[in-house]
Amino acid sequence: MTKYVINGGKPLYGTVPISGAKNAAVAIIPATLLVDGVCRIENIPQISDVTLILNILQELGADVRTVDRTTVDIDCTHIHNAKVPEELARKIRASYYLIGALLGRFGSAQVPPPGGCDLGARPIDQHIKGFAAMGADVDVRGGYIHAKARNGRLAGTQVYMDMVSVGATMNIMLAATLANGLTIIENAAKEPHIVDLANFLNSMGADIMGAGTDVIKIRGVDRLVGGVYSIIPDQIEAGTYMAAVAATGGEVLIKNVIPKHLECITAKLEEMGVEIEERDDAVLVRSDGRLTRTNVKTLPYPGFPTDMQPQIAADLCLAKGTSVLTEGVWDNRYRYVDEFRRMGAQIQVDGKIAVIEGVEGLTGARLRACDLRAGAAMVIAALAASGTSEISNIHHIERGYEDIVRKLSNIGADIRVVVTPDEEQQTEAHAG
Ligand SMILES: CC(=O)N[C@H]1[C@@H](OP(=O)(O)OP(=O)(O)OC[C@H]2O[C@@H](n3ccc(=O)[nH]c3=O)[C@H](O)[C@@H]2O)O[C@H](CO)[C@@H](O)[C@@H]1O
Ligand SMILES: C=C(OP(=O)(O)O)C(=O)O
Repeated sequence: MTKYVINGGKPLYGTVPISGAKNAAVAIIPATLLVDGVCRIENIPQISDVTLILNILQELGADVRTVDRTTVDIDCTHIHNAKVPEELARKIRASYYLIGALLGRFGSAQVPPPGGCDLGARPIDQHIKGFAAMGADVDVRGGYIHAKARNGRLAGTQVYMDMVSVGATMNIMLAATLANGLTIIENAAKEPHIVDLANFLNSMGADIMGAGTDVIKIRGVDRLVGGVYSIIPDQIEAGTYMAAVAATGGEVLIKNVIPKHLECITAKLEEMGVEIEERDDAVLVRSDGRLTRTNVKTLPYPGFPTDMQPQIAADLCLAKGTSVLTEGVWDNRYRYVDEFRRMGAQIQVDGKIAVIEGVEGLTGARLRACDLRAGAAMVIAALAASGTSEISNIHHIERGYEDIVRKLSNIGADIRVVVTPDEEQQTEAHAG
């Protein structure tokens, strides 16, 4: 078993560079299926979700070449296969983007239901509703979602989303890019990665307007052509380091960010007593580690992001006073709470609400990451705690954080990766 061992209680000082955004990269990579010619994608994060989605494209027949550590050339021109391999696709959420991209490219797609973090029910009915409105027959059989455009090519239409969905908004954008006529998505999601996907597609010849607002208009074009595109910085990775400095105290320059994308996080941390200075493409975060209570509710962008909920919870556990945390997006995003309690945190959960009574300090413990952001939150709690913590199941964390151990070590954290073969057997026996 591979785990992180963290000796906590050390303030963080220095500079952390932020990588490309996971949730933009995992949509833009499938979007290359729509393009004739080579797409050069820069600022690709080195995370396991990206490796997986690139592997899926290769299995489909794409030519994927690594240019340097953060740049890949992808050429999907010669793909003729619209059936996605089951084993890889089930490991990540973003495999759902292959439905929209393959439908757009070939008029048909066979994709297994997606995986991703276990946050309660994660239906994709709004994606399917959009594809059906555009003239596709969609059904699930034999472990696959089968989608087929009745007339060979999708037709533009108006799609009203019953709820704000990041995945459905981007998937319908993908499907509509090469469709016949105009598609209008109403009640669209507005996250930075939605704008990034639209910018990528437009830079390759698409005609998309309104991304970043709740009405997106996509006028179908006949073809996209290759080009060069650089992925935006990861808002959530940046927010995670901001939350870490808040908890441990210290002063860290978090660079290669778009400060505007961080405002929803900055505002909450400032309420808690953290000093944040915005620079052009960086934020300087300063904390004496003494935090004040606040209330947080997660909402679609520009609200406070659900993907930062566990990390801010780590901060609230150490804040003076009682805080109320409300999860406004997912049914079950508090599975980390039992692990926090092992460190001495005082948290009561009732449905989507967590009441957190701040404590003087947390103490190191053996912890198990249960999903990506919960794992990141455990790292923050362990960095701030007194004593030693061990975090297992770190594959969850590595889905979304490039080089987290090196980045934290460079700013003074005492964190290392430890591999223990004996425990691996025990864990496997336990899981089986
Ligand atoms: C790969 C990726 O980008 N993942 C992100 C994406 O997930 P994902 O795209 O899965 O999340 P959505 O924005 O679609 O989900 C938002 C809410 O809508 C509901 N819903 C969604 C679609 C649907 O067809 N039916 C339905 O009921 C969901 O159950 C949830 O309650 O956005 C989430 C919300 O910001 C983030 O937590 C995830 O990190
Ligand atoms: C929930 C997340 O990811 P995914 O949708 O890929 O599981 C996340 O990034 O926090």
